[in-house]
Amino acid sequence: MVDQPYSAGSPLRRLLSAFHAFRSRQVARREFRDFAARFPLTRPIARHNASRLFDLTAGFVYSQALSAAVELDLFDQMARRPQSTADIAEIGSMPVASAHTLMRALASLDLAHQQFDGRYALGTLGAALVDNPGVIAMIRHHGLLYRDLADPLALLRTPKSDTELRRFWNYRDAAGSEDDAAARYSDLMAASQSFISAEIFSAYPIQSHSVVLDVGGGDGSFLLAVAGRTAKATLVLFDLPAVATVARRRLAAHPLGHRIDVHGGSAFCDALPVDADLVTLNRVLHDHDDGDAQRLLANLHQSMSPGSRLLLSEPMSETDGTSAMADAYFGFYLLAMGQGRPRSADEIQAMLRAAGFETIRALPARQPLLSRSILAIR
Ligand SMILES: C[S@@+](CC[C@H](N)C(=O)[O-])C[C@H]1O[C@@H](n2cnc3c(N)ncnc32)[C@H](O)[C@@H]1O
Repeated sequence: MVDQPYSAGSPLRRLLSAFHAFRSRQVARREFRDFAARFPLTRPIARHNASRLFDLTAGFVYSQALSAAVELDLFDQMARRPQSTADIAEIGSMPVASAHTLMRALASLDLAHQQFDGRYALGTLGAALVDNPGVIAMIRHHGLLYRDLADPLALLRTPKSDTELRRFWNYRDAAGSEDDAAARYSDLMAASQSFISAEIFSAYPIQSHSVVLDVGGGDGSFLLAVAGRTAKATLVLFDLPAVATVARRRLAAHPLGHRIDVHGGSAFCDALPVDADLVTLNRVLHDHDDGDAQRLLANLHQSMSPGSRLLLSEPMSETDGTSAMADAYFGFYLLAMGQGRPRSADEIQAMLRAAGFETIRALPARQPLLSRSILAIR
């Protein structure tokens, strides 16, 4: 968690740092930026960087335009048939001029596309939101997060404050009861689980195991996906009592639900309910502060049999090409939630080693933006 001292690192890393520092000093000079914007060889880079900087500056506005469209169900509406500005004004109970502003914004962001007849159809990104409940649930959920982030310095200075996100996640305090928080929470997790499980299946042959225990398994969405891939394996879910109650109710209504046995308890201290040859831990570790996360891994190690495997999957920090997702997005999300932090694959491997696991390896990821996996053998 502590940054490397400046003197650490290989000569190559030091050289790269020196180059970055030199480049930043140049870009920090207004005369250099003016020159780079004029000079033909640097002009494309200058424009690209100016556009990236503007996107960062305006990102909240883009997100809010998207949020308005999701609230009005516009992507489904446009999927049914192209909509005129007057249609949108009626759908949204807003003046035609506002509908025009909204649709121009969506078109500029490739969420909508204005046709030859002036009506709006789906844009490429808008089309990707149709029949995509995971992303839609996230967009809706971000209303809470953005209210918590309205004053980012206050959040950074008082990390464990009483945020909306912290209240949303208060299912932890609802031990034993099936309350709204646990159900709302599991809706959100279930909606985003489909793209996570596809990623995990591409990284590891889960169907080769005979007893799979999903620790922190939420409402069972992941194990249902496993059930769809293997008819033989015994599947067991373990989660906090309030969440286990929600899982039991939801699984009872699913055709494959009878395949999954549900147990309530805490993975920090309780013995695991079954001797599994594969324990999965999806998107659980990053929710916990270091002390609790280490305690959880140590408890898993203690409860697992020699030779059994732990497959840990979550978005990981310091991953090439996706660090904005893990470090910026999850970093601030978990800050607002009041606990946990994204960790790098190296940090997680070190924690697994400290918990007693000896053979540990990171698995190649197809889409590391969503999740990466680490396999540890007990
Ligand atoms: C972010 S959710 C992930 C749920 C699911 N694995 C998924 O990927 O959709 C974290 C899960 O860990 C569970 N959890 C948190 N602390 C726990 C504990 N001490 N023991 C068991 N489960 C816990 C939560 O109830 C929740 O279901």
